[in-house]
Amino acid sequence: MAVLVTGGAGYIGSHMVLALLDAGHEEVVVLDDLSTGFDWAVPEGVKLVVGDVADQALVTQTILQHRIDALAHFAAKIVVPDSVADPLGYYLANTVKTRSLIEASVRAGVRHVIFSSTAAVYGEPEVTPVPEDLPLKPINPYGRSKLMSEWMIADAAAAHGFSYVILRYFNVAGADPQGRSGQSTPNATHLIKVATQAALGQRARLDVFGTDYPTPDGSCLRDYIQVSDLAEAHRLALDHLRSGGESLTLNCGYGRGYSVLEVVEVVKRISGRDFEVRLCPRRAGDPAQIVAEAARIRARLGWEPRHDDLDAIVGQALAWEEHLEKRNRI
Ligand SMILES: NC(=O)c1ccc[n+]([C@@H]2O[C@H](COP(=O)([O-])OP(=O)(O)OC[C@H]3O[C@@H](n4cnc5c(N)ncnc54)[C@H](O)[C@@H]3O)[C@@H](O)[C@H]2O)c1
Ligand SMILES: O=c1ccn([C@@H]2O[C@H](COP(=O)(O)OP(=O)(O)O[C@H]3O[C@H](CO)[C@H](O)[C@H](O)[C@H]3O)[C@@H](O)[C@H]2O)c(=O)[nH]1
Repeated sequence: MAVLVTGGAGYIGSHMVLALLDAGHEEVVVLDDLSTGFDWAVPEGVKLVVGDVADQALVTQTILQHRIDALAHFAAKIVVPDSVADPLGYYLANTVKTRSLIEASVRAGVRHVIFSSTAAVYGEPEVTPVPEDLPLKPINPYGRSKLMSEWMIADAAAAHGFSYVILRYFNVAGADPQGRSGQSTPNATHLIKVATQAALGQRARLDVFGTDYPTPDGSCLRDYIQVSDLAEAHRLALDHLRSGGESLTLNCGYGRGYSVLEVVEVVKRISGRDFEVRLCPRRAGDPAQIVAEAARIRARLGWEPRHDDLDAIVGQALAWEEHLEKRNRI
């Protein structure tokens, strides 16, 4: 039995590969086109197949050659504003290519699918924290492209008899505590990444998008989940499916929100560096607050987060930025 991790050279996928290796899992194979991922993010000893998830001949050959029984599908385009500018590109990358991958996988005999979904499927939820069975009203093409994939996977599973776990990530942050991987995409837009870059002087300042939201300090609230905890949720999902567990859709978050201004304060305190913070108008498409109702994943997978600590998450993100800085100087 072996696992195929698409997007395993990227930020979250590379952490799942580490989680599988740390847990002593047998064979792990990565399929990645390296469009935003890095070959060096794939640990030594793990087979990296460079190619597109929509290349059905390559997918079929990889599954048969490595006796893949489970697919963890991370590969996607992930930038919300880009999805607004290029919706057809996002529906192709995230929905059409997922259809192709699932078709080839089912035909080649894959039994289990774990899918990277997003809190963006909820849109601007009227309740907080957000339970999984809330009506889904994504407000941008990125969220819609993922929701269509969720539906496709559920429909195909019912028709073709495979099982799946759909994981809806909230705001993923931090890095491997041992420093083996982290968020490496240049020009990333995620708050904690951008704020740590400002602290290290790589950016002139940090812009806070919106201070007039109906939240305690007027800035947006988000549920920041540490990336290794998230990877562990995938590993548990794999064990659940392989031991005959039923298909599930689960939020991945801690159930607690931090405001943008709170995050900025933590980054300044942990880094010991001050940096300019500019209070700006709202960014289009941002919900005021989105926090996970996080009980179901604990109950169904026995997931116990080990890194639910914003100070530690920011410390890991800073350490990873410093590592990248050194790497780029070489
Ligand atoms: N980062 C977040 O906060 C977040 C939140 C919610 C959901 N997600 C989801 O998690 C998944 C992983 O995101 P990430 O943050 O690690 O992004 P990432 O860009 O670091 O990783 C994506 C990986 O997929 C690869 N890839 C993209 N298109 C491909 C294709 N057609 N064929 C083969 N490989 C391809 C890229 O090269 C990259 O290595 C995505 O599905 C994303 O939608 C991320
Ligand atoms: O330079 C920045 C960057 C972000 N923000 C703010 O910080 C908050 C978090 O923004 P991120 O860009 O870090 O993350 P998002 O909440 O927009 O989106 C993330 O979480 C979503 C679910 O909540 C989806 O999963 C999506 O894929 C993922 O990128 C938002 O209020 C945003 O306006 C700033 O103020 N300044």
